[in-house]
Amino acid sequence: MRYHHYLRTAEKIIGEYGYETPLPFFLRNYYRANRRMGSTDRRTAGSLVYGYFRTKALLEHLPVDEHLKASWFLCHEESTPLLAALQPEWDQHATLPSADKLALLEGVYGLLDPLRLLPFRDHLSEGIDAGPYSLSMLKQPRLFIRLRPEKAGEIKERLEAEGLSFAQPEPFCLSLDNSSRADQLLEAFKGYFEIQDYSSQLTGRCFHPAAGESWWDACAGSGGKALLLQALEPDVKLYLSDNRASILRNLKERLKAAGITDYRLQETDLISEKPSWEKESFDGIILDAPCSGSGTWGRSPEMRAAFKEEHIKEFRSLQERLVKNVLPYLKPGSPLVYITCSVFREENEQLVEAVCQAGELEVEEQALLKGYEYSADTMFVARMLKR
Ligand SMILES: C[S@@+](CC[C@H](N)C(=O)[O-])C[C@H]1O[C@@H](n2cnc3c(N)ncnc32)[C@H](O)[C@@H]1O
Repeated sequence: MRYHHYLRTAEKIIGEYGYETPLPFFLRNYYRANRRMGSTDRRTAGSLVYGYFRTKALLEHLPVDEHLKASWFLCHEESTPLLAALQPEWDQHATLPSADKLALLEGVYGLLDPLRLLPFRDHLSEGIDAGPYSLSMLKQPRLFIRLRPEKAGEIKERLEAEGLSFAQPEPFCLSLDNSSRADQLLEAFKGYFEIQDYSSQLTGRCFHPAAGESWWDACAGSGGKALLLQALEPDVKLYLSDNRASILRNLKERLKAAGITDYRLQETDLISEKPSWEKESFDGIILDAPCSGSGTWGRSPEMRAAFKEEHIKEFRSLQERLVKNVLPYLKPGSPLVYITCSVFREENEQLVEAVCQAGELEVEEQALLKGYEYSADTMFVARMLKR
């Protein structure tokens, strides 16, 4: 039967996945190599695989096919043909809240403590509410887009015309179902919107740039924070660096699409080299640091399955060195905006405490952006001023 076949395909994919590449790339290659899989086959197998990783810490003691069915039940909020065929008595309860579904599964499998869904709970940042946070791991966060005001009205009209429903948590932020292909639908508006998680957008509240200032985005990646900074204050001179050439190429394309031409950009590994704009001292530095990414594991649950506790220490050490190495380029009295997408205190409030104790920085504001409360990533941001 077709649905048993989906379970076997998902089991095969899980068996072959070795965590070396992100799951979306691995799945794409798997589908390419198995061209007979149609779009429904891909969608169903992919969703089973994601559900498996989402619930691995909770259900991995079960046989894989049981695990796959139970995770499908927990991770889908509506009745589905797959569950109706394979486990109709659960499918009738597809719309129940997660806690009730867990109670129902406990009747079959014994105690299932949702706190096991929490990643490395002894390390969680202060203020994370373990109950709701653990249950949020069962759901993929929503898709968020940031709009440029000039075309915000037209973009919303386009989405409405395509029948895509959206919420609007902020005047220029839209929240959509995570399966919507908004980027493809909005191709004609390239440069007038950015796919950017809501918590990531909220980090901008700590930037406070002023016209004429020079800012350095020291771990610019593909430019999410730099583009946000520029949207907040178009008259900021942007300096951008990252240690990965490939991501900088991507960044250049995004800057071009957004019509930003006046910037300086270079590939720099800030652990082993100095940027060549040595004489500059900046009015602001953004350090969106490499981190565990634990605040985004709702989107990439396979990362959580591959993560080891000792990695937290390694990231913390890297983050401290990066703060130390960018600090000489900051003007006294100016802000270092430190950002992570981590839920671990070692990378967040404890890092801030440690770098401030070193004497050159003082905290002006810091916040844990609890994305799990609004279906987004969880992030941390601190604005520290150089003494
Ligand atoms: C969290 S990501 C940045 C995301 C980006 N700011 C955005 O908003 O799209 C962290 C970045 O730090 C970069 N990175 C890691 N180690 C680095 C190093 N030693 N020197 C410079 N950049 C580094 C990574 O390549 C990665 O792009």
